[in-house]
Amino acid sequence: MSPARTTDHRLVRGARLVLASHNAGKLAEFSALLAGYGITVLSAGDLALPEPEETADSFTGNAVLKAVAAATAAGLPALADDSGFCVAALGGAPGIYSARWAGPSKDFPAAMARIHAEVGNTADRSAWFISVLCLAWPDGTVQTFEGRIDGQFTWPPHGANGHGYDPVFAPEGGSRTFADMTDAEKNAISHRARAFDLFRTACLPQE
Ligand SMILES: O=P(O)(O)OP(=O)(O)OP(=O)(O)OC[C@H]1O[C@@H](n2cnc3c(O)ncnc32)[C@H](O)[C@@H]1O
Ligand SMILES: [Mg+2]
Repeated sequence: MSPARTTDHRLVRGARLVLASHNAGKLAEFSALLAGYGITVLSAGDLALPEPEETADSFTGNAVLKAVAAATAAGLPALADDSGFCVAALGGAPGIYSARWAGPSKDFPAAMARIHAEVGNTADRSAWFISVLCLAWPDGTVQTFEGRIDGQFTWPPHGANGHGYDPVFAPEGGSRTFADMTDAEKNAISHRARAFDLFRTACLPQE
């Protein structure tokens, strides 16, 4: 028997948790955020889980779909993240299509250039990242948590850290992009970290 959870669906020390993501950048961020809770983390790749098609029309819908697929396949609690980069001048695009704008070859330079081209000279450079986390349990229970960070779409891309759209996003209050920041700086303020704070409070072992 796995000591995976208590009756109120909180992970306990010693629990195993599947990270239901195939994105190396997200997995690195989650590893840092999950350190110190005594949780054994397995990735979807470690378990050779398939990557489900993201057919929902919202971040929450896709996060639930990914977490439920992994929890069902692995028989373990699973944490998924559905996230995206949203640009005001583009009506919130690419949004839930952020990964698809980069295509199967994950060509983020091309996706960032497409945003730049479509934004053109529009004065409003507001942009934000959203992350919705879903913890799904093998018994069908799901818990979701949303985080957001506001800032600006910046051009040209800048910085060598991070992943995805990080080089073209500067959080409010500065001109440095996420890709200019250390992992710890990004993890202190990011959309994913904000969603993770809510997840931490509801679902991680309390000291
Ligand atoms: O679905 P999984 O397997 O988790 O991996 P994915 O890369 O397909 O992830 P999503 O479906 O959630 O798509 C999110 C997209 O938004 C981008 N994105 C999300 N969070 C980001 C962040 O913190 N920094 C930069 N880009 C980010 C990311 O690169 C993806 O292209
Ligand atoms: Mg995806």
